[in-house]
Amino acid sequence: MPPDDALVTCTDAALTFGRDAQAVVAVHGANLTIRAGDRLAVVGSSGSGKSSLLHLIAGLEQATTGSVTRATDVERSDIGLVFQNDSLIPALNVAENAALPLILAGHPEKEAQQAALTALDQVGVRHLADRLPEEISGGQAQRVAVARVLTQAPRLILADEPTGRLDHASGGRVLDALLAAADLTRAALVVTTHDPSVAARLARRRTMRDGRLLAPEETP
Ligand SMILES: Nc1ncnc2c1ncn2[C@@H]1O[C@H](COP(=O)(O)OP(=O)(O)OP(=O)(O)O)[C@@H](O)[C@H]1O
Repeated sequence: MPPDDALVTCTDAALTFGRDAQAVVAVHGANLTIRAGDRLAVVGSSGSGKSSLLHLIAGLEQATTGSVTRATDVERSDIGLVFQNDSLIPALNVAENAALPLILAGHPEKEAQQAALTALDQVGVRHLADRLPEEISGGQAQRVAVARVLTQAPRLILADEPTGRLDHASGGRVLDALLAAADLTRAALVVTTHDPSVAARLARRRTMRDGRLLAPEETP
């Protein structure tokens, strides 16, 4: 049984792509519990399996062996995702992009727009509300993606290399926004990164190496 405050529990969870001679084991039997209030960095070099682990946690991929269990009261929609190259919809302006999860969930448009503006304000990009994605920087787009997750009031935020393509200063602002979003919504936060300075800002760190999630004591 997962512990009481566990949101998602990975038990010997493995993910293999392809078969036979072509098989690539992206994640070898990972054991990890994400609890309410967690601030976890998953650190590792390119190809070490960080994204694959995040996809397992998100339920975007099924474990090939082992299991990934969500607590009974955690729905897929309680998990908010921010990707490295977060694709805002080019034809929608920033406010419409941020409002999209609520619109898709059937909330009235006015309420969704208001929630989007509040979320944009909370991550410091409300002044960009009327712009199109092509008219804002990569770092600003990432903060809009964080605002979009905020409108969902998630219980768990998963961010896959959210600062990967950004310079140090804009990456720092995106991380500020993610941490603020997690605090505001009281969500747990898991961030994958290859950057030790990003990882240092989260309370808990685990390392992936060659598809293996190292035990806490093996994490530098
Ligand atoms: N859809 C897929 N099909 C086949 N192999 C895959 C697939 N996705 C990932 N892999 C392989 O799984 C391994 C882990 O990849 P993954 O993307 O999880 O690593 P990562 O640590 O997130 O890397 P990066 O930091 O470059 O994004 C790699 O060897 C990769 O080539």
